[in-house]
Order: sequence, then structure tokens, then C-alpha cells
Amino acid sequence: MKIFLIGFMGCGKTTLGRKLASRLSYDFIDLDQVLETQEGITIAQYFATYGEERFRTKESEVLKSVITGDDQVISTGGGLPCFFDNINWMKANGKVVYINLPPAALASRLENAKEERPLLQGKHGNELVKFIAEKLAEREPFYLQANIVADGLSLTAERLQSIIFKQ
Ligand SMILES: Nc1ncnc2c1ncn2[C@@H]1O[C@H](COP(=O)(O)OP(=O)(O)OP(=O)(O)O)[C@@H](O)[C@H]1O
Ligand SMILES: O=C(O)C1=C[C@@H](O)[C@@H](O)[C@H](O)C1
Ligand SMILES: [Mg+2]
Repeated sequence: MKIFLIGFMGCGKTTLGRKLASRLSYDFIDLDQVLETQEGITIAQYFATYGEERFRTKESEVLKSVITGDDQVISTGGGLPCFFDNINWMKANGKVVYINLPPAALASRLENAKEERPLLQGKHGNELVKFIAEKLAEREPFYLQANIVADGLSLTAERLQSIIFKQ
């Protein structure tokens, strides 16, 4: 089975995805990391060099190219479900799980991890919370199309596993 983790930057897709894959003995794929390895530059450098539009095309191509094995946990980029047919494509190819967190919680996690997230550069404090709240409102119609919505506050890989497999 393929499990796609989606949600806003900082909701824990990479952190929880790696742990979930290890618990299940599934392969772990982080699409941001695959893109960085394929292109030989960081996401921030990719945005700076080619711009967001080309990044969206590239991340969609990466999504469709790496999904080859059977049992995989795939952590996606925060914006990926909101472009092209990506959300429907993921639902047609596996189970999609949205990790849901409120803006203030996302902001406090992201305050010290913004350098590698180009959309957040230069935003601090209340301005960061406001930006996240607006972007999240724009994106939720896509995120909420997931098969499963998981509450991201104090979420663990163990809990995520039991939600997905309804144990
Ligand atoms: N369950 C958790 N509880 C507390 N902090 C967490 C949790 N999961 C992740 N974090 C922290 O939040 C930050 C972002 O986590 P992570 O990189 O996994 O998010 P992401 O969803 O992959 O973001 P992006 O879309 O930018 O790749 C990290 O600093 C991480 O240590
Ligand atoms: O939310 C977003 O649009 C992004 C999230 C990250 O995972 C990266 O894919 C990139 O920084 C863009
Ligand atoms: Mg990530």
C-alpha cells in the first residue's frame, strides 16, 4: 500500500513519515528530498533560480516518477496537493492522510526552521501566523479531500499507524 502524507509546512510530514515507514517496514520517500537530490540544489535555491511555477511542475513530475514500489510512505511537499491533478492522482494510487494543525502551532514550529522554506522567508511573529492562516485557508479545500484527516497536535507515528489501519 502507498500512504501519502499531506499538510502545511511544519505539520510533521517528514518527521512522522520517516518513523511511520520504519514501524511498518515500508520504504520512505520524501518528495522534497528527492527533488533536491535529482536537481542537485536545495528547494530554496530551486525557487530562487527557476521560480515557483517551474517548481510546481517539477514536484508533480517527481511525484509521478518515484511511486514505483509497493509498500511506501510518501511525504509530500506542503503545496503539492493544491496544484494540477495531484490530489486526485494520489487518491487513485493510495491512501492520502492530511495532518491537520492550527496556524499558531505551525508558526511556533516553523519560526526556527524557515531558511529552507522559501515561502516563509522574512516573516516573523504575528506576521508569520497571519501568513500561515491565510495560506492554510486557501489550501484547506485541497487538504480536506484526503481520505483521512489526522489531528496533528501530539500526533505520534504509532497513533498515525492505528488511525490508518483502524487498530
Ligand atoms: N509531532 C511533532 N511534535 C512537535 N514538533 C514536531 C513534530 N513533528 C515535527 N515537529 C517539528 O516541526 C518542524 C517541522 O517538521 P517537518 O519537517 O517534519 O514538517 P513537514 O511537514 O515535513 O514540513 P515541509 O512541508 O516544509 O517539508 C521540525 O522542526 C520538527 O522537529
Ligand atoms: O508549502 C509549500 O508550498 C512548500 C512546502 C515545502 O514542503 C516545499 O515543497 C516548498 O518549500 C514549498
Ligand atoms: Mg517535509
